[in-house]
Amino acid sequence: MTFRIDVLTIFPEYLAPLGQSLLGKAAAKGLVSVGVHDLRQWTDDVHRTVDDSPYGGGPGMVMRPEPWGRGLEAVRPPGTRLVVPTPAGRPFTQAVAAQWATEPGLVFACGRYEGIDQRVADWAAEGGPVSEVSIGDYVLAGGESAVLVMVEAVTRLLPGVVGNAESVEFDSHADGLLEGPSYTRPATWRGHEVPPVLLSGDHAAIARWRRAQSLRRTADRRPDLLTGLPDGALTAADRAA
Ligand SMILES: Nc1cc(-c2ccc3cc[nH]c3c2)n[nH]1
Repeated sequence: MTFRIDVLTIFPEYLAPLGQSLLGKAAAKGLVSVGVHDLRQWTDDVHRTVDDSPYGGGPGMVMRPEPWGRGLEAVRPPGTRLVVPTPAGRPFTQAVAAQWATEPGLVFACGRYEGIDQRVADWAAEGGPVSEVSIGDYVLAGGESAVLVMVEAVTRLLPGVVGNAESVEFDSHADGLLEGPSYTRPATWRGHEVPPVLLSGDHAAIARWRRAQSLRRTADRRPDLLTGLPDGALTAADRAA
């Protein structure tokens, strides 16, 4: 089943990387198909205007609803989730990416200026799910970078896209924790040793060590993830570690 992605933007060239590397191979395999659409094709004036002054005053410009309405009517398959990147959105997380990867596809609306007239998202919700999401607590100049991030996070979860399915299964955040450190040859490098347990061949000890490293790193770098874990996620051995 081909996962369909459509992106509406006033900077279509910004989304060119969507055809490269991981996504490129997936597209070549027919697992993903991507359409990038210039919003200005749905403007109705000779200047192809997409923005206007904000009602109520305030700095900057707001994206007009009409081009978005026409563009979404032309591009969005009925019932397909519309994703609107915004600093004011709900957090985009690995769990959200995993959920979206089970759907038939996504449509992304890339804002610029101070954002898109709110009525676009409100109207779009009449035709399917709408997710206003943030990729982090920092402010970008537009939604395009966020779309590149989210498309990569979602498409790598599609069956067949990442060669080694296990590497997806053991991602950071897959079990709610950060993944621990990784090592490869040489065993000693510039005076730094690989932890001996990893060379021991004792797979039970290696699994225990890796779990302990993951918990330690999570407690050190992202204690917030520990408070959000479901009951029973941490074993007695975890707590003793
Ligand atoms: N997480 C995050 C999203 C954004 C974002 C998304 C869309 C627009 C449109 C104009 N500025 C924008 C910023 N910044 N940070």
